[in-house]
Amino acid sequence: MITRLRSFLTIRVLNGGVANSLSSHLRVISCQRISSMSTKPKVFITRRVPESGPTLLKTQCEVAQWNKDDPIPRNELLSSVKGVDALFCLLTEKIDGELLDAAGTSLKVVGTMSVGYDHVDLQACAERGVKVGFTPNVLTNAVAELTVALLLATSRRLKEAIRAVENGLWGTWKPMWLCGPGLEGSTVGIVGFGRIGMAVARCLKPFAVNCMLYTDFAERPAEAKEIGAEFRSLDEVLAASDFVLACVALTPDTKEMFNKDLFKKMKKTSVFINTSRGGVVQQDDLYQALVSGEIGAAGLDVTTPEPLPTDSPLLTLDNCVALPHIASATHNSRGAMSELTARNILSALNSQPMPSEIKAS
Ligand SMILES: O=CC(=O)O
Repeated sequence: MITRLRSFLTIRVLNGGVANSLSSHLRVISCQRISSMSTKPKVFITRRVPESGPTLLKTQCEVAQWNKDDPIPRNELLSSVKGVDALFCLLTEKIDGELLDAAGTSLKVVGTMSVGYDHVDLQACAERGVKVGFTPNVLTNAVAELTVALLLATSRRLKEAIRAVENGLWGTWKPMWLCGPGLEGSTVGIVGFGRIGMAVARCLKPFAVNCMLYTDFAERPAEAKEIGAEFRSLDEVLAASDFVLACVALTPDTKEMFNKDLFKKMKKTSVFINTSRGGVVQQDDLYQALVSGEIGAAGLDVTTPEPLPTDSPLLTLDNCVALPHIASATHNSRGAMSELTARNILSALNSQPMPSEIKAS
C-alpha cells in the first residue's frame, strides 16, 4: 500500500516540473508522509484539463495528474493508476482489463471526459464493479455548431478559397470560380438521430433546407416532429440527401459502416460530414469515393488514426477538409465536461447516483 502511495505521489510531484531539484526530493518525501496519513480517496487525472474538474475533485480527494497536453505513455499510465480510487480519463486512453487490473481493487469509478466511450471496455468495468461516467449534453451544442461549420467549410470550399488568397491565386472575381452546393433548398440526411444529430438538425433549420431526413435504429417521432425531420431507411437517406451527416456512436454495429457500398448509394454531388468517430468510416473507401467522383466532398473532424498522418492521401484532396477532432472545443463545453467528469467521480465515490453514468447493456 505504501509503495502504491509512493508511486502515486511521486508522479504528482514529478509532473509539477520540479523533479530534479533537491527541493523537489524534499517535497516528494514530505508529500508521502502527509499523504500516507491521508484517508482521502485518490484520483488520477490523465492529462492537463480545464481547472473546473481538478479544483472540484481537490475539495474531497487527493489528486495526481499527468499535467501535460500530450497523452501519458501507456506504461506510465499503468503504474500511475496503481491503488487509485478513481480515474479521470480522456478518449485517448484505452480503458481495458489490463488497465483496470493495474489499478487494482481500490478502483471504484472511471470518469471519461467525453461523450463517446468506445475507448472504455464497459464489460470489463462491470465485471470488476467499476462504475463509468461520461459527459453527454454539455457538449451537444458545441458539436452541432462545429458540424455545421465543417459542412459549410466543405460545401463552400473554404480550404481552397483560403489557400487561393494566401498563395496569390485570387486573380479577379470570377463567376465560375469556387462554386459549391448551398444548403438552401437542399436535402440533409442525418445518420444517427441522438442528442447530437437532433441538435445539428435544429442548427440547420434557419438555412432554408428543403427536407431534413434522418435514420436510426428506431424512429423518434416526437423529436422529429418538433424539428421537422422525416424518418427514412438508411438507403433512402443516402439516395436522397445532398448532405449526409454521420452522427452515430462508434459501436461494433457502426464500425466502418460508411464503406464503398454506402458511398455508391449516395449522390455523386453529395457532401459527407463526420463529427462522430473516425472508426465509423472505411477511410480507404472514402478516399476512393472522393477521387473517383462517387461523392462530391467530405468534411472530417475525426479520422483513423488520430492524428491523421500528414502523408495521408486524404490531405492531398481539394474536396476533403480535415479538422483535428475539435467538435467540442469551446471554452464553455470543455470546462463543463471537466466539471461533469469530476461530479461523476465524486458522486460514485460518495455512493450517490452519478449525474451521467454509462451502464453496460
Ligand atoms: O469526441 C469527443 C467526445 O466523445 O466527447
